[in-house]
Amino acid sequence: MSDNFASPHDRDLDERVRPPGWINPSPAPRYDLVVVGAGTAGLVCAAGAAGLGARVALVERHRLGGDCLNYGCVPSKALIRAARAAHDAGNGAPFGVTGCHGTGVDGAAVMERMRRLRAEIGRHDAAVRFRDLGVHVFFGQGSFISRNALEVDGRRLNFVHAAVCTGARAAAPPVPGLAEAGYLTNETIFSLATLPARLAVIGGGPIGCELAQAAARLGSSVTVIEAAPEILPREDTDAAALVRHALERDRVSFLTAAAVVGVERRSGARTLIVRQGDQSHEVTADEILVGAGRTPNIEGLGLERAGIVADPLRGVRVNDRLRTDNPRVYAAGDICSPYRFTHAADAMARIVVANALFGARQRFSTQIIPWCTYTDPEVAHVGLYEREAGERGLAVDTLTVPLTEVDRALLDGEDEGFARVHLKRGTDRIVGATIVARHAGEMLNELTLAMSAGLGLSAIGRSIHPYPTQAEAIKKLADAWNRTRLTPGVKRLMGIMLTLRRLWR
Ligand SMILES: Cc1cc2nc3c(=O)[nH]c(=O)nc-3n(C[C@H](O)[C@H](O)[C@H](O)COP(=O)(O)OP(=O)(O)OC[C@H]3O[C@@H](n4cnc5c(N)ncnc54)[C@H](O)[C@@H]3O)c2cc1C
Ligand SMILES: NC(=O)c1ccc[n+]([C@@H]2O[C@H](COP(=O)([O-])OP(=O)(O)OC[C@H]3O[C@@H](n4cnc5c(N)ncnc54)[C@H](O)[C@@H]3O)[C@@H](O)[C@H]2O)c1
Repeated sequence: MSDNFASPHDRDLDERVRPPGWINPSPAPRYDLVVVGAGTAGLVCAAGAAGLGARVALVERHRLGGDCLNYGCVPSKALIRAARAAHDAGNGAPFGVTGCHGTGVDGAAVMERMRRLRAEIGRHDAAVRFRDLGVHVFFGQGSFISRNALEVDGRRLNFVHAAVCTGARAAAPPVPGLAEAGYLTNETIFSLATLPARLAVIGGGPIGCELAQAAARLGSSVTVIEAAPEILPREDTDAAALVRHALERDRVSFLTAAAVVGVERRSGARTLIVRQGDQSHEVTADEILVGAGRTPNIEGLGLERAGIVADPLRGVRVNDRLRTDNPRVYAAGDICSPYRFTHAADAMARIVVANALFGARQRFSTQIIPWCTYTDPEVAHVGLYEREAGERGLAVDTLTVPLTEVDRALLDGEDEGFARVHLKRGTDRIVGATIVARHAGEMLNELTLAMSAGLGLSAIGRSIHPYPTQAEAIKKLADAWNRTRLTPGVKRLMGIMLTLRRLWR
């Protein structure tokens, strides 16, 4: 069974992030900052501004915490962790662990654990916590009524500055029959009592891949349909190939370079008609998950009344200082960013607070934004891909260390993957890096720090890494770079010096 149902943990979550019976406060005559949308971007704007003494109003139409807490990072990573436990429990044989066959998954317990942890983590985003920080929290749909006022719940909020942080939602692919047949998105899949026995996933991006692997490991039979020739089409192609291989081993089926041309409801199930080249396939599933990109939430915001320009694909238009076409209004997060990540929303919100309230002139383009897709193995990336460097006419040297050369990865049985770095040609300046490893997201930070601090790869080479760790892969990249400097000429010169020293002593 995979029906939606109400869990006691969801009631706990609501007590925190959408308290029943919440009474919106009487508005102040004028706010320094009115924030519309209380996902990561909005919460960070509100907490940051209030912490610095500003009078702040925060407007949310649904649940504080937005996608990340309620329908994104938090519930998905809880499922991914449960899926890893299931996978590891059943795969002890290579380690000499017996009795791993026949381990089972209690799907309802997996979902309950996710909801319990989500409710617990929800305390950071609680309405009461924000009220105690001095923020006026309003529940309701926010809509601009002029260039310096917003309306919520019939109340007018006048502002010196405002921040639009209304995020994005799952884009609905224009597939005939899909809406009628019904489908899940990230806003509904985490409300299921258990995962479905058969799941079709439209879209092989981060959402599709993370959830497809988790569902497969937790017992669902999963098919991913991806329009591009390969899954994770934005990633390094070797990285995407490794992820595909890993997911196939977990029994995820793929139809790539494929288009869903129709969906039909047949005897309780859903049948997707998929065209792949000149072939036609039918995929039958109990549920369809759509993870085919995002649509910015601009509707009903009254943007035109505030002089804010937006478009349905890219969202609100901002300059590099995150200011909209209305100089009083800024924007942060998925509503205006090509980097749709929680940490990017957080970084943008900090810029908005500094620029809007304190006249700073911080630029978003100076930020170095890493990201990680939490499949197993994970794919973590920062900076440019090799193809992007090529497009910009930037010549690079690329170094790769396979994890088979890293002792700890071998000992852990996690040697499928690599660490790869792109250096400005002839230098040790890092312009981009990709890591594929079970904990690639944790390993990447050293390279991100080096890039943002302007440290070259040789600085990483000079820092001592504990043995045995998988992060030694990065130190080995530095060693590989050092070896490239040992040209035959340099080697000969060193040989002569050593010979002379031997003779002299
Ligand atoms: C399944 C999934 C997994 C993800 N995993 C990760 C991950 O592991 N790591 C990562 O970095 N990122 C991840 N992301 C992306 C991350 O969730 C988003 O980038 C992040 O939530 C963006 O924050 P935001 O504040 O811009 O928008 P949102 O979180 O979308 O918040 C916007 C808020 O505005 C509210 N709102 C909209 N319009 C109005 C209005 N008119 N009035 C009042 N309120 C309004 C909405 O209700 C919502 O609460 C994931 C996303 C998904 C879907
Ligand atoms: N670990 C993370 O940080 C994480 C995890 C999940 C989501 N996210 C964020 O959420 C955003 C949205 O994720 P997403 O996976 O929905 O979007 P995405 O745009 O990254 O990937 C969507 C995929 O769906 C494919 N697609 C689009 N239309 C299709 C169709 N009709 N049929 C088949 N395939 C189709 C695209 O080719 C693409 O590969 C991401 O851009 C990312 O920023 C981040």
